[in-house]
Amino acid sequence: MSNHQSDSTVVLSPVPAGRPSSIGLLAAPPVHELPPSLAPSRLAELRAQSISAWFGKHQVLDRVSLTMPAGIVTALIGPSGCGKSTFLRILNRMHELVPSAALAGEVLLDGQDIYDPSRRLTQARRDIGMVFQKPNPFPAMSIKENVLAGLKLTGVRASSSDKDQLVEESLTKAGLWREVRDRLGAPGGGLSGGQQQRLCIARSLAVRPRVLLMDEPCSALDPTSTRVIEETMTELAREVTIVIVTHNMQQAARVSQQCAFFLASQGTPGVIVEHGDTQAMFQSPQDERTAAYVGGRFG
Ligand SMILES: Nc1ncnc2c1ncn2[C@@H]1O[C@H](COP(=O)(O)OP(=O)(O)OP(=O)(O)O)[C@@H](O)[C@H]1O
Repeated sequence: MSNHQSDSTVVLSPVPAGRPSSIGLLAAPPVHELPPSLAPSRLAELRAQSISAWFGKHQVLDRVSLTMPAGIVTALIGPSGCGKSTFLRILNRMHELVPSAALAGEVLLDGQDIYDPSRRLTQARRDIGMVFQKPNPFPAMSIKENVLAGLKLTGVRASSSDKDQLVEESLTKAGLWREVRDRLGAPGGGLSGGQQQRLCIARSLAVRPRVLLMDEPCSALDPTSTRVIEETMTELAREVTIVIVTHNMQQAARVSQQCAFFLASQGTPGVIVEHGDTQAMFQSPQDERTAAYVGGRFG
């Protein structure tokens, strides 16, 4: 494919102005029953095949392919502006929220294309959750309501005892339960920054995603909160496939088992220069540009 939009490019519909968020778009979701057993969700492999992306005429990714295996943490690293966040947002159909956004290629969740027109957008968003750089709980809602907010918005129905169990389960997995169990009715906005981020992780987990995308989740946090979130990630990777964008090389080395190095040199669209086992990439990178980046010589 060349550097312009090909016939196979999917031109995505712009989102109507004034809509607050992706979740806010889901006005009339189909109703799903919460499974009676609160068993962990099934692990899933996420595979991006030949992803190209544009904002208007500006191409920002060129035929990027990456398999993100089940049950491990994949870190996306690279200098500012090389398309890491765009790639991440394509993985759960958030790229299409930007007017003028376009993409080509496929994203397969256990072999099924999340962009297949017969698949519901709500299903992709339930299966593939997202945690952002800046914690974004609903500040006036209680801690409990924050955890359950995603259920309502994705149309999942649950009994009140199931909800109580789900709140405890999600907060425990997010490493926050012990700190908040005595004040579940207190507003989410009253928590510290690190606690708010873990509340957002709990909110994502409550809809039982199979993949969790994290876009620089610790960049607004202090070192102690960062360490707690990193420990949480390591625990979660046993049951949710995790993909994290990070600028922090030490963090990538600590939390991920696989790493992908993105680069957009001299105005060209972003590509993956090298990917593979994190330790191997940090200790003996194959490409000299990777060596220069992980060695702190640029970016
Ligand atoms: N909403 C948008 N509209 C237009 N261009 C955009 C938009 N979002 C990102 N871009 C452009 O796409 C390119 C890739 O941006 P992206 O945020 O994906 O890079 P990144 O590697 O995540 O950067 P950073 O590490 O600084 O967050 C940049 O040139 C950026 O200016």
